[in-house]
Amino acid sequence: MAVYTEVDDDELEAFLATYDIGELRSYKGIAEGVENSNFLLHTTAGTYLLTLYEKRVAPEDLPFFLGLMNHVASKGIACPVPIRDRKGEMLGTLAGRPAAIVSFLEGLSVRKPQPKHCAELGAGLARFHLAGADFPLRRANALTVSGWRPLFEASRARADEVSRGLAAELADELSALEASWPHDLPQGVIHADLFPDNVFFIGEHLSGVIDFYFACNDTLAYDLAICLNAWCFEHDGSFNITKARALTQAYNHVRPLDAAELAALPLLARGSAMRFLLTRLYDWLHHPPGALVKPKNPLEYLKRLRFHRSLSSPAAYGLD
Ligand SMILES: Nc1ncnc2c1ncn2[C@@H]1O[C@H](COP(=O)(O)OP(=O)(O)O)[C@@H](O)[C@H]1O
Ligand SMILES: N[C@@H](CCOP(=O)(O)O)C(=O)O
Repeated sequence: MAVYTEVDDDELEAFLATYDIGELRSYKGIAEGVENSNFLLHTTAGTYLLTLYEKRVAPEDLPFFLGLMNHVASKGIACPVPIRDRKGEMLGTLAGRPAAIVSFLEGLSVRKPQPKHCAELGAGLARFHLAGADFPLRRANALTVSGWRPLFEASRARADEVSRGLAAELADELSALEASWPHDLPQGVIHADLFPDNVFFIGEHLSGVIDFYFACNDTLAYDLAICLNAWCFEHDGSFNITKARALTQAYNHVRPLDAAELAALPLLARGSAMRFLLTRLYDWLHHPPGALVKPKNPLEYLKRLRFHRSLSSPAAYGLD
């Protein structure tokens, strides 16, 4: 369960008194999530989400994340809106942690996305990219190609405990990605973690996007490649081209991909599979016994990586 920092009632009341969001009626910790401590707040003015930022979020990045949510929300993207305190600040301190309150989003994430959900996602992602185009702050992606080798080296010696031959396969793959990674594709603000648990739907319609805490400036089509990996594979590891077609065509309709982006898509998808494989591998090998959050299976992403490596054209994703 993702409540790492407990908050006592008096501290919370004092914190809320610095905001103009009514009186606290009730609150509870939220079990989902991995990185931060989240609480649902019910006040006389409505429902809000309180986040205490834990160790893996660098405090200096918070103005980027909160500013981005504020910026894209002002352009019509359905996402949490940071609530300002009476002094106009979006960020405060609670229980010794940086803390923020954001608006609560209605909707539910889907466990088994269908093509309709993928189409909604594709259009929503493209709109998010367009909305972020004039966001003035910058944040480099620590988990792009240059960050993968240190991550790999931190797990390399024990990688074969997870699967025999994994260290050698990843070493080869990493060298190939480093040698061919595209650096001149259209850039912008990307979400970088748009997994099904971070997208809410009401019925088949996208009602909101959350968890902007990996957002950064990077290759726009890489965000689409992340979604291909996270949304278009079945639980048995097979690729679902119907979902991929729905995702990529809906994206392309709102923000047309240029020829270079299209051609690079299999490579970007390989890279994206590598990125999630490496963070999962690290967490798998390094999580303390009895940790609150169960690490995710890195090998799911090895299968995806191999699939993308076998492709030679973006037609496999439903794009010609
Ligand atoms: N603005 C919001 N509105 C409604 N629910 C939210 C909101 N933000 C977070 N949640 C809930 O909290 C959970 C954890 O949030 P998330 O940002 O994914 O945490 P973490 O960064 O720790 O992984 C989500 O799965 C969702 O249930
Ligand atoms: N989406 C990542 C892990 C990050 O978890 P989140 O709860 O912050 O989305 C993965 O699946 O490896």
